[in-house]
Amino acid sequence: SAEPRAPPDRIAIVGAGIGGTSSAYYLRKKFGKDVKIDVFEREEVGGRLATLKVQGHDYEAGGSVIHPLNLHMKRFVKDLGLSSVPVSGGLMGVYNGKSLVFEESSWFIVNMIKLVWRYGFQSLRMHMWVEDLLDKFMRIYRYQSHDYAFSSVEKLLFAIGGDDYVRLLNQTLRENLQKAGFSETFLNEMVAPIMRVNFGQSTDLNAFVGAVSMTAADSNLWAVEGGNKVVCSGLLQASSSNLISGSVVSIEEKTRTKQTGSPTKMYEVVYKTGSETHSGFYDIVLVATPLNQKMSDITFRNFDPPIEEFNDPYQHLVTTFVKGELNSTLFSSRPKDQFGLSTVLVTDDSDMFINSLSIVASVRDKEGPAPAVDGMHVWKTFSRDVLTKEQISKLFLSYDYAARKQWLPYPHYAPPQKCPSIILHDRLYYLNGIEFAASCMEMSAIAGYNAALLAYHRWNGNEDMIDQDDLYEKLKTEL
Ligand SMILES: Cc1cc2nc3c(=O)[nH]c(=O)nc-3n(C[C@H](O)[C@H](O)[C@H](O)COP(=O)(O)OP(=O)(O)OC[C@H]3O[C@@H](n4cnc5c(N)ncnc54)[C@H](O)[C@@H]3O)c2cc1C
Ligand SMILES: CC(C)=CCC/C(C)=C/CC/C(C)=C/CSC[C@H](N)C(=O)O
Repeated sequence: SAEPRAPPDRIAIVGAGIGGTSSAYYLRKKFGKDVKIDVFEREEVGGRLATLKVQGHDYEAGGSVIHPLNLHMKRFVKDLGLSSVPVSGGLMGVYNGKSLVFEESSWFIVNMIKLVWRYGFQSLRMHMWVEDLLDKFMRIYRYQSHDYAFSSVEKLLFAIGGDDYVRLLNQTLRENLQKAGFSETFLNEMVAPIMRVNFGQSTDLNAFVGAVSMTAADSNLWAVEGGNKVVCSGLLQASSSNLISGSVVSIEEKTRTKQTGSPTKMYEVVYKTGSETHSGFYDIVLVATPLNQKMSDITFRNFDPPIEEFNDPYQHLVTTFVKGELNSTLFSSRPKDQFGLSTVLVTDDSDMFINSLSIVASVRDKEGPAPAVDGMHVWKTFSRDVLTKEQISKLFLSYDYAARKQWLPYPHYAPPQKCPSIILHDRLYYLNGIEFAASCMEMSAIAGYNAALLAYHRWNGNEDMIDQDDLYEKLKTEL
């Protein structure tokens, strides 16, 4: 690689979610201590990682579970001196609108027999399908630790798993699994309910996000003690970034004369704090929020060629917490003291007004959910619409408390779909296009790292570190 040129003076990042804060962390590592990094946030640090108070205890209301092989999230927790807590969904059942078509058992062997009895060896084959994709997925960590960057999400996925991996983006999960010989019963009763709880959609989403969603059903999931959002504040602090509480309204490229006397192209970032409007000039800008009118509303002024518009829809989702006693007779005729499930998933044809229901632990409960008091647990439901009082009363025999948060949590997946560009302009980068492959904390962290590496290599003219062919073969022999 060429000798690095002098680092940029100022970098702006729009959004202090996990994408923005992880890019701040890696930008600091790459560009060194002298660059000034401003992170703009119009709401709370953490973005879609947020907690909600239920009777004095905090619960994850947005991004909640992390996979044991999500190595960036693991590394952040370690580097920042944070602790993790195990997350277990307890025993799970699948409701089809009439009865529970599947109920997990706490005995491993009983579970296996139940699965084989109903679905043959499809569950095992599904496990192998996911393992194979996850195995390849792990290559991204090696590429990034060797500093390689990618200029598009498709190129990143191609480097991980070749054409087969890119094809996952253009195919629905259902098409992919049907071709692989999975039965309709298994798709409807096992796969679709998992897609519904994780991504609010059925098996019509792309096969890549489908695989990510299946891994979220693995065991040994975890979360960050105190709330996943503390990773974001930790990364901001560790990167010595300057947090600006304001809403970015526009970005425009302008020529400025720097102290060195030379005219330089910079980006003017205009932002609002309360009723006041301010602006600042930056060498590099990273946009770490979905560029969707409803979500960020940033105008790109006078760009030639114009910055493309992204109008792909995000879904609606409501997270509702209820401290109450479940009306288990809605799902099963068993006496309520024998209803042992802590998670209820639903099939597409169940006609249920919720996507899922599960007992949750607070962000400080290391031992899992607190034992029931008077039969009451804290339950979390996901639903497309706000639950009415009647609907809550249908789900619960009695309840003490209910609280909710509304989200535009992730894209509506409609394959085949092109992922939005990462390079919007010379030194203007966009992280959230990766959500159209799959939206989760780790993917945003991967996008944050990639954007930092891309910005660094493009700044220094290190073309040989971007979009390299045969990376897997090249790095096979390197330690
Ligand atoms: C209910 C729910 C459940 C989820 N469950 C999981 C899960 O279990 N596991 C998992 O891995 N993922 C989960 N996810 C997804 C995960 O939370 C997201 O993919 C991830 O947090 C996105 O991070 P981000 O930084 O890319 O975006 P965000 O977190 O959305 O960050 C963008 C930030 O930019 C700010 N912003 C927007 N516009 C402007 C502007 N104009 N000026 C200044 N600031 C601006 C926003 O306020 C926001 O804070 C879930 C999401 C939701 C909502
Ligand atoms: C990127 C890889 C390989 C794995 C990530 C797996 C993962 C943890 C995905 C999360 C997907 C997601 C958006 C889940 C939302 S709901 C989560 C949970 N079931 C809950 O009830 O809160």
